[in-house]
Amino acid sequence: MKQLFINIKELLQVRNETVEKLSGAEMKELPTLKNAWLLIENDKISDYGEMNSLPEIEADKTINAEGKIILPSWCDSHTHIVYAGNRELEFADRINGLSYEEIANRGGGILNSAKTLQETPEEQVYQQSAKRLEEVMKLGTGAVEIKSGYGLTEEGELKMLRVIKKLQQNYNIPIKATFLGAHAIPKEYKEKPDAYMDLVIEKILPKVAEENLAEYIDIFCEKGYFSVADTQKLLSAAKKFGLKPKIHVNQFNAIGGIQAGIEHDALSVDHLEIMRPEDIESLKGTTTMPVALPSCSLFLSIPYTPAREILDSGLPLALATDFNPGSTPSGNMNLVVSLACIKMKMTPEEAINAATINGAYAMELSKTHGSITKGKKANFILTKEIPSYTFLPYAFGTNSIESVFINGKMLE
Ligand SMILES: N=CN[C@@H](CCC(=O)O)C(=O)O
Ligand SMILES: [Zn+2]
Repeated sequence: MKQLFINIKELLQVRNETVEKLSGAEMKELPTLKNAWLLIENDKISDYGEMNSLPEIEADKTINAEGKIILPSWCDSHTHIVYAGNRELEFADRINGLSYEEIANRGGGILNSAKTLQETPEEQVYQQSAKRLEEVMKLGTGAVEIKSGYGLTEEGELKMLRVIKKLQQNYNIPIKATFLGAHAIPKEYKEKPDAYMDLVIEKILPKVAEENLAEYIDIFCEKGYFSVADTQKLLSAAKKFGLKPKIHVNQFNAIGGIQAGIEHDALSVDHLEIMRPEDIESLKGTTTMPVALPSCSLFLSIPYTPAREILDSGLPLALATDFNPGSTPSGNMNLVVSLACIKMKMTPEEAINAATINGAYAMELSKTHGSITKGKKANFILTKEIPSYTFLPYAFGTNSIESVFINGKMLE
């Protein structure tokens, strides 16, 4: 099946050669073709060019994209899409003056979601999560990472990971699974947190690996959650099972999580709202992708990741949603890109690069996703008629997407 898009106002993120990731000043450039055509063959990008050099092509379908922009679909490398229920009552508590920390200390927060998850049958968790996945796909997400971390028991964590596996089987976008058993210390382990780490490392992790339920390992390295020593121990244990780290660090406090991640060749270090000069320094010359989650900052009213400092020191940066019931009940990558521009002073070019090719890197997908490149998967967004690509982050809250294509097929 050959589909030809013609008269495309602008085709974004066109890379003739596959790039793994973009860093520093490279992120300022977003290669585009104006007045372009794009040929899709079955599920892949087959060719593209400018309209004045359109060869004769016998297509099964020709789509006139006049006035519209095409860009690769968003690569959302950090989500907690699999969960049960919601936490809107805590949202109201925060409006009435309680902090995220105070809510967590009262047994709310992650432990609240863990209780709900444990009480909800697997099929219902699947149905609720599938609905959220479909919602974000319609918003332009074409590859996603999903974490466990609301189980906090062997049964609960395996339930979550099995739900992720079922999503992988039933949806045709790449879904990367991450084991986040070390997300919070369950109430029963409050006085003996080391025993919970032992459970995660000695009991749950080997099962996760044995059943091949996750590719990545995560931990919430934060005061009141898990220490740097816990992080070191878990990442070393996970390495033996071939699980690569993608970790939660520097959300509220900088305690050395970045350095622990780097020591273990983390694929990504995520959150980074609180960054010391030495944290930026440590990331230089590594293969670890820093990941910012601006909708979490918006929702919790916490600082935004200092993107300018990160980029101006030559580092790469990816953007993701952090979709979860507590700190970010939104999986909208369009909003993330807008917030990156508005609140983090990233240029539209930097933000689009961060949400496509660098997001793909943070899921080890840069060879197949994240850019308009021959041979890559035909996962892309066709916008409505808009004046320019800068309009996308500028018109925050407006849905500028006309349709989304996954593996060459338009989402219904
Ligand atoms: N910070 C840790 N985990 C999630 C929030 C979890 C929750 O509040 O349910 C995050 O990335 O923001
Ligand atoms: Zn998270």
